[in-house]
Amino acid sequence: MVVSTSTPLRGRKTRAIGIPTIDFSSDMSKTELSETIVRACEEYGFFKLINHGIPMETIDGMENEGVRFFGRPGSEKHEAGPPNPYGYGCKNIGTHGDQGELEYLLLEANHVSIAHRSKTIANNPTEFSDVANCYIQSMRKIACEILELVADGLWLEDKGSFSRLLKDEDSDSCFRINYYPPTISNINRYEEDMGVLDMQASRKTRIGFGEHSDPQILTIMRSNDVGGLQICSPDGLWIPVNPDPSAFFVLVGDVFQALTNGRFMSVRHRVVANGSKSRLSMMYFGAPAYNAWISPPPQMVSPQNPSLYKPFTWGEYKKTLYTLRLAAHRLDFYRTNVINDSEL
Ligand SMILES: C=C1C[C@]23C[C@@]1(O)CC[C@H]2[C@@]12CC[C@H](O)[C@@](C)(C(=O)O1)[C@H]2[C@@H]3C(=O)O
Ligand SMILES: O=C(O)CCC(=O)C(=O)O
Ligand SMILES: [Fe+2]
Repeated sequence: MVVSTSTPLRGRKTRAIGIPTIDFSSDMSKTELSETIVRACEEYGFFKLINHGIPMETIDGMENEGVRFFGRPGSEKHEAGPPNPYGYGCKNIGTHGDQGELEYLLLEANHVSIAHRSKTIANNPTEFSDVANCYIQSMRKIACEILELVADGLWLEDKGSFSRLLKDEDSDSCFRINYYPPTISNINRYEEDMGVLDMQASRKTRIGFGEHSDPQILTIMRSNDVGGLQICSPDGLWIPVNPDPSAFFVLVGDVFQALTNGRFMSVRHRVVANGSKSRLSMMYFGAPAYNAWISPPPQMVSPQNPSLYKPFTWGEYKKTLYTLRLAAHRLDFYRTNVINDSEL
């Protein structure tokens, strides 16, 4: 079942719209469900997933490990850094000067790397590894289910066309925990309580995580009950996403856009850090293996829909993305010279 939830309008250049919601426990037929997911990916590159079936214990366990890590003294957290790009980072995103109001842990989503990294992350590395591996495995399962439903909804002959890329044992998927400290001070909070705080002014300058699209196939995001995430609508307006700790949010990434020959759009998004409480978000980025070729299945290309992008490997794309700033439109570098009717 799809329900539309209205999100309140905040500030100028944002607007309230219904964010597509997919319910895994609905009594819709598989065909209806897959077509609804395809529509959400085409129209927004984004949807909310409810009743996903992942036990709250798995989610809370991971969140608690995150809270424990970010609560450690700075000197201990820095032992897990600097990010290369994996590891602990603070404010610096990438290596080209992008900055955000956050701290983060970026990890490779595989057992060997997690076991190694956990030694600098937690006092009990085995516990951290077990919890993180369980969470990551659950995210991969959900991501593969979504990718198989999408293949179904696109009427592809090979239902594993997309999910196979994540099931590959060399998949380059990664996992990120972002921690945004509160940005409203006690003085602000007093002013807020008294109704004299200029919220617009205090909110304006705080970029938690700057505008970008995720480069991978898809992202499964979950946060605590503190908001801040905004997605960019097809007409360029920023839409605040209400937080929902019981749900996941699914974001189409650049590689999914290329794999669907532009039928899906990777969603531009950002985090505005404007809370009096800290936001903790956890992202699973589902990626192919380094040597996997990214090109659409034959059914997605025709004389009416010629290839929009040159084939590339994920490794090649990843190299390019680390030479660019956060906000770059990376996929444009791989465009063929085809001009669509819509661009004429
Ligand atoms: C500035 C950068 C950070 C980033 C790599 C990049 O050069 C451009 C893309 C960024 C991004 C955004 C989504 C994910 O959070 C991320 C891990 C990714 O794969 O691409 C980050 C990269 C990062 O923080 O290392
Ligand atoms: O922290 C969030 O809620 C989203 C962050 C994000 O977009 C990212 O890490 O790629
Ligand atoms: Fe992102």
